[in-house]
Amino acid sequence: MSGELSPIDKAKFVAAKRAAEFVEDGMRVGLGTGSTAAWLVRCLGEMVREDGLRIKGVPTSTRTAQLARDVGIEVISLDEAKWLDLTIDGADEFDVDLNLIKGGGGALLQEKIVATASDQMVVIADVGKEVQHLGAFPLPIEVIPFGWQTTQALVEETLISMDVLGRSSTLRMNGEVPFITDEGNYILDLRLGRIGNARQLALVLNQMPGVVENGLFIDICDVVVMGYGDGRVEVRDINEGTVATDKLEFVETDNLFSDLND
Ligand SMILES: O=C(CO)[C@H](O)[C@H](O)COP(=O)(O)O
Repeated sequence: MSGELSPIDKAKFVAAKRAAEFVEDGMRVGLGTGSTAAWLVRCLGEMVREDGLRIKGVPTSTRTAQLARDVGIEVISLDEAKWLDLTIDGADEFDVDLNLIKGGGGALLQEKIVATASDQMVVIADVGKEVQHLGAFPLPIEVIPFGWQTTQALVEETLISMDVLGRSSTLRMNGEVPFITDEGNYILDLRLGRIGNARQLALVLNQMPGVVENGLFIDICDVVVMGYGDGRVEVRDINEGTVATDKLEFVETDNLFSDLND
């Protein structure tokens, strides 16, 4: 199976594998959404099955919940957990301050709630997600369906008044119909190119009627584990900078890849 994986998938895998070392027996763990987070869930599932790791997982989407159950992780709701020891999730971009753009998979709302309810957020990413300035990746904004075009116009007009560059947005589609989030909302993808003041933008967006949440994660992430296609990983801590560099073997096991073998 490993021969079919691209360097980017290997990078995602080693980041996830290294981040799984943050998980300790008995923890309540937020489980992110996306292809990198899926590797993490598979790695944790293997640790549960093979090593007897006991954790309770709080998924950030219905698809992560399904995968977690499939690989043997006990799934509970955030309200049952109340507070989490750790959340591990992917990201679309991260900058030098470990601020993020998330929501490429459309799960930003639950992801932000879960990460904010955690003692620590660890982001797992391939090296291509590192940026000097956030904004090349279109910023996802979750909006309620009622009056979404009015909300879109308000977002764009407000950004014009703030002299923000770029600022055109499109409704995310799922084929011929709008993409619907787990909370029943729509997503606007806002093309900005480069975000000057991400903190201010995040606050302004969330004040608009109709906007539920935006994909800027400011001061939420504590650690980024960045993977390379050759198996190298770098662990960056928000306070201490790079704290570890390792090289992981890409280990192929039937268990780990069982859900990819179809
Ligand atoms: O924010 C997310 C989902 O809402 C994902 O973490 C983000 O899109 C990265 O996904 P991937 O690991 O597949 O590149």
